[in-house]
Amino acid sequence: MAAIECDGVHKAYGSIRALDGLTLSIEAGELFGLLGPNGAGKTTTMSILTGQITPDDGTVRVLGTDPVTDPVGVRELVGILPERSSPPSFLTPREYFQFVGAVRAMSDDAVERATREWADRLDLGGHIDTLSTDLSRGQKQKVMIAAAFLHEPEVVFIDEPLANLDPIVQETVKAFLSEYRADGNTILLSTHDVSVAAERCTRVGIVHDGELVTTVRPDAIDERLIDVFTDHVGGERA
Ligand SMILES: Nc1ncnc2c1ncn2[C@@H]1O[C@H](COP(=O)(O)OP(=O)(O)OP(=O)(O)O)[C@@H](O)[C@H]1O
Repeated sequence: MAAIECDGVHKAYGSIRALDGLTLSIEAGELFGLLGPNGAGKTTTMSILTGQITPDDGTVRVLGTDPVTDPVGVRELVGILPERSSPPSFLTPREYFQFVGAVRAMSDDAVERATREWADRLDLGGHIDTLSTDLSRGQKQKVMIAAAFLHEPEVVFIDEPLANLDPIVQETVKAFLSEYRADGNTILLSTHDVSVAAERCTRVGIVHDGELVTTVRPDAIDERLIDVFTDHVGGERA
């Protein structure tokens, strides 16, 4: 069984066809990158897979669960890092992790342990009891990354995880993603960062006009990933 599956998924917003028969299958243990031009349908795909919006047609499954009929069940199984998200301004990172831990049915000990680990990993220790409203943009991003992985979900959906992070923390997060998937977990990464996709992803899917137009293994192509991308989506811009 694939960890993540989309089959013939359609989604329109009024007259805009955001997804036009998108089909995708991701095996357990993959770090799968979704690349595509602005408006290609990446966020719509992630939102459907995490049960936040429903497709007009087609089927989707995450670890065998249908996000359309069981959105709460899917959200319990996965971790999610939405694009440009922030922790609630009135909670400290520690309080936010306690909240996330409670929702994820983690024990108090497990939340405390994970809080320590993530504070160390992302150098958040000095800010763990600071109100989130007073955190920098990058510090908020660190909190959201930690929250997505806090309960060690088998499947994680992450949208531009490196945004606003300094170069050293970016390297830490990239190494963590590789280790996490090497442990058998599955990550779907939506990004515009072609170098990260080329460097870290086991496979990359290129989405264009609401369809998956190709899938490549970055370590098995002779040309640069940016050239593959341009060949598939850049024709009309050349
Ligand atoms: N809530 C909405 N209402 C109307 N149209 C929408 C809505 N959300 C997305 N769209 C449209 O659907 C299409 C796909 O959008 P989507 O956000 O999925 O693309 P994306 O690949 O994530 O783009 P980007 O890389 O710019 O973030 C776009 O044409 C967008 O304008």
